[in-house]
Amino acid sequence: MATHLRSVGKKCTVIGGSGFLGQHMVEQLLEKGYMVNVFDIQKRFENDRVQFFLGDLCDKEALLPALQGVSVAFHCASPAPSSDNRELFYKVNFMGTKAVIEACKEAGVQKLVLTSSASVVFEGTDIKNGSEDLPYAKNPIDYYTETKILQEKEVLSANDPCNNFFTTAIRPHGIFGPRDPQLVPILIQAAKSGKMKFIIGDGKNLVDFTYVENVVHGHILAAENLQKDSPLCGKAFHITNDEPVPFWAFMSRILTGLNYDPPKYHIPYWLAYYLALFLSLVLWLLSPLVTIKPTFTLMRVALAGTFHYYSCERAKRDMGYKPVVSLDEAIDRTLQSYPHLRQAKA
Ligand SMILES: NC(=O)C1=CN([C@@H]2O[C@H](COP(=O)(O)OP(=O)(O)OC[C@H]3O[C@@H](n4cnc5c(N)ncnc54)[C@H](O)[C@@H]3O)[C@@H](O)[C@H]2O)C=CC1
Ligand SMILES: CC(C)=CCC[C@@H](C)[C@H]1CC[C@H]2C3=C(CC[C@]12C)[C@@]1(C)CCC(=O)C[C@@H]1CC3
Repeated sequence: MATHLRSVGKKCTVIGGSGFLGQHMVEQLLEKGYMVNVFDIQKRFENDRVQFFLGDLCDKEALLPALQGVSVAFHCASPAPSSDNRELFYKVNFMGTKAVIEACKEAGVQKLVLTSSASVVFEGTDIKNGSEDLPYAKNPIDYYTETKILQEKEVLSANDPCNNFFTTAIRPHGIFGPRDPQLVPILIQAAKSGKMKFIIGDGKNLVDFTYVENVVHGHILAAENLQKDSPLCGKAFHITNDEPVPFWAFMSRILTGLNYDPPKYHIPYWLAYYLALFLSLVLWLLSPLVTIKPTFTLMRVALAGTFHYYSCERAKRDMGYKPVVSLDEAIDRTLQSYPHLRQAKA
């Protein structure tokens, strides 16, 4: 049966629905005939077909009204990785997710789909075609990753078929597309300030960048296939474009597509890593006096200088996933969506 016919009359809530991924989720869910509630601490768009609930997800009582009569909750809220605030990550990603689970159970929501991250297994060393069976990172590089691990464990272990409550986690990697506040804007900002001159490593490291519509497609398939005795219950799934690409070729394509020069000099990965480590120590020492956000964090250097691409075979097998937008098309659409970041030609 066509996906949109199966979903008619279904009501869902997108927690974090004002965010980059969240807004794309809302758009596709509406297109597929879902009734959509959004729960978020901020309202970032207007849509008459959406019911908004403003609140902090750490507050179970605030969540409950947004979950009444809902069969699926998508949890895609998180503080931005760049906020680098340990307490906030712990409170929202871990404690807040416990509140989400409790609220779903109390409101009678049957399915909870978490947006996790493939970075839960990443420790700064190469991952080639990694499967979901890789162990969680023992030494996560940053607090964001540390709390995404705690969050994912919490959601997957809450799967409880006896009480008609089913959970699953989607692990996307490097989401990009129109309205992304992170990847393209940070890259262009770095280029503008003359920081994108160097390729970290030999430039051959393959990485997954995943178009936002493919990520949304994976979430909706997960919700529709999550049911009693399905292989999705309590399990995590990589969702990628299934087209790993050299990190620096991808960055260069975005830069040249917006009329910026691509980086051309090389710096060894180990040197960039220790420079970033040294910088993070200096900034930590200075933190009581001044807050500075570095462009080259340890995590970004690790992501830029290593292989990290993942197999999405499990999603193909268990939920019939296949990317709906190719990488080429995705890059073109993304470049067209940022006219304000395009540099005028000299
Ligand atoms: N952007 C990426 O490359 C990747 C993102 N992810 C995950 O995807 C999810 C969505 O990420 P993005 O859309 O990129 O982030 P985003 O920052 O655009 O959206 C997050 C949303 O969560 C909301 N939020 C934050 N704290 C909240 C709270 N306490 N209560 C209620 N709402 C709150 C924010 O207001 C925002 O609207 C996150 O869980 C992130 O960890 C995973 C892999 C890659
Ligand atoms: C080296 C440099 C400064 C490149 C500019 C682009 C980066 C800002 C992005 C390249 C890979 C991206 C990425 C994420 C954030 C933005 C980048 C570092 C995540 C850390 C976002 C949250 C996740 O769950 C994993 C992502 C991996 C890739």
